Amino acid sequence: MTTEPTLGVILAGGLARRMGGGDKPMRQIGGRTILDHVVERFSPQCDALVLNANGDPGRFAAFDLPVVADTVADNPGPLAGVLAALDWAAENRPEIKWVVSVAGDCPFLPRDLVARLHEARMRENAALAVAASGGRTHPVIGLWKVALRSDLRHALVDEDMRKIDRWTARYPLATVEWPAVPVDPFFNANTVEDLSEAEGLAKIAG
Ligand SMILES: Nc1nc2c(ncn2[C@@H]2O[C@H](COP(=O)(O)OP(=O)(O)OP(=O)(O)O)[C@@H](O)[C@H]2O)c(=O)[nH]1
Repeated sequence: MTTEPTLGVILAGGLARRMGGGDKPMRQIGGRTILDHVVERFSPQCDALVLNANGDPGRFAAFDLPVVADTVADNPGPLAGVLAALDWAAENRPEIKWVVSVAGDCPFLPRDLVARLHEARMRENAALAVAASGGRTHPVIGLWKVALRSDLRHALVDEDMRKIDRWTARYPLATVEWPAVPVDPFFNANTVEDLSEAEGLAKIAG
């Protein structure tokens, strides 16, 4: 249940170098792709959902989601995926003023992610909100205001902004903490070893 219409974006535009390339979200955990896990947890929290990925969108056809590519070239990092989603919302769903981003390699996302991010940014009168667990923030998991899309484009294109934290530091930012036990909801699979660890975690994740 969201407080305001919200577009969800699953970021899958990275190069997965630590896993030897390919699409991390298409790797399997517990007999299903990580993307299946992400969609199952995230989709009910959003009013619309898109997948941010580059290259042939046909490889994700089974998910029946709009696939939105980066509009800034050369894989400049996750902010490019956030910008693509903010632009998609403005152009396709003008009634939606907020976007929540998640990483496509996080199979155990909280089921109250969107609600708690909104709650915190309203309580703190912030323009943005970011998720944290175990005392660490997860800059790619956040709530973004569609109205900031021109600022973000300017930062990415003209200032060569790469680090999410450097950009969010310009705005009032709420941080929302989730418990990291028994399973860190922001565990992400970067390596083949992480995939084996995730097999065990999947058995205890709520
Ligand atoms: N759209 C977009 N998303 C990106 C880009 N780089 C990383 N991401 C996404 O940001 C999130 C975190 O990415 P990382 O795990 O740090 O990077 P990665 O490229 O996926 O993996 P490594 O190459 O192993 O670092 C993931 O959801 C990625 O798909 C990019 O250039 N464009």
